[in-house]
Amino acid sequence: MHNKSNSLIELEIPDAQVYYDEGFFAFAKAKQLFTTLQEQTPWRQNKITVFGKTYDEPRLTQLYGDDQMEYSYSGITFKALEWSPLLQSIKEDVEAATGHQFNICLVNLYRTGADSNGWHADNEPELGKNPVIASVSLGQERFFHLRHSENKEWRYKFPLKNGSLLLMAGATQHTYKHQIAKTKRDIRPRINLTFRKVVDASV
Ligand SMILES: O=C(O)CCC(=O)C(=O)O
Ligand SMILES: [Fe+2]
Repeated sequence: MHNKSNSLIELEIPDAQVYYDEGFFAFAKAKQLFTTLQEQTPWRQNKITVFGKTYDEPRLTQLYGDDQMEYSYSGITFKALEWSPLLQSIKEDVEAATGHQFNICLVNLYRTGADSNGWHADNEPELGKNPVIASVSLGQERFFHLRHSENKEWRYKFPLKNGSLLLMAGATQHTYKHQIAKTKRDIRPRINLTFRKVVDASV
């Protein structure tokens, strides 16, 4: 990794490249970003089809990116909205901290503990061979789970703090799956921004 930040530290996860900065945005700044994004984002409720049945995706989302770029996952195709000045500035902060450039950002809103993001890897072909994904967390702390695809003993779980930055790189999207699990705890909403780089929009 081209690490320009002193605060991103590599986590000890075998067969993966995962970096974390717990205090990427200070608490007050993170709080302000959360409030503005919650109010200003035109949230979408997508439908997902699993084994022929259609459900509401268990969170709200939106996609921002360069030049009306398109991005698909789980059969959902988005056309990216133009970067808002706020997201553009967050993107620049994330690029400066990671040394990577990004051209799309998927925004997730987890309204309650019933909202979640099931086990998956972000390995869509348009993200290239080894996708680099930078993930900013705002608001309610939620647990991030990682599990290795082959070695069942390699399972990790840690809280993503308000204002934190997580970076996944190298083979991580091939070797591990990740999730945000549901919880029965009565909790507040969380916003997550995942910055990605589409390398070939025609794939
Ligand atoms: O909410 C998170 O921290 C993870 C989001 C995620 O994995 C995704 O959008 O692909
Ligand atoms: Fe993901």
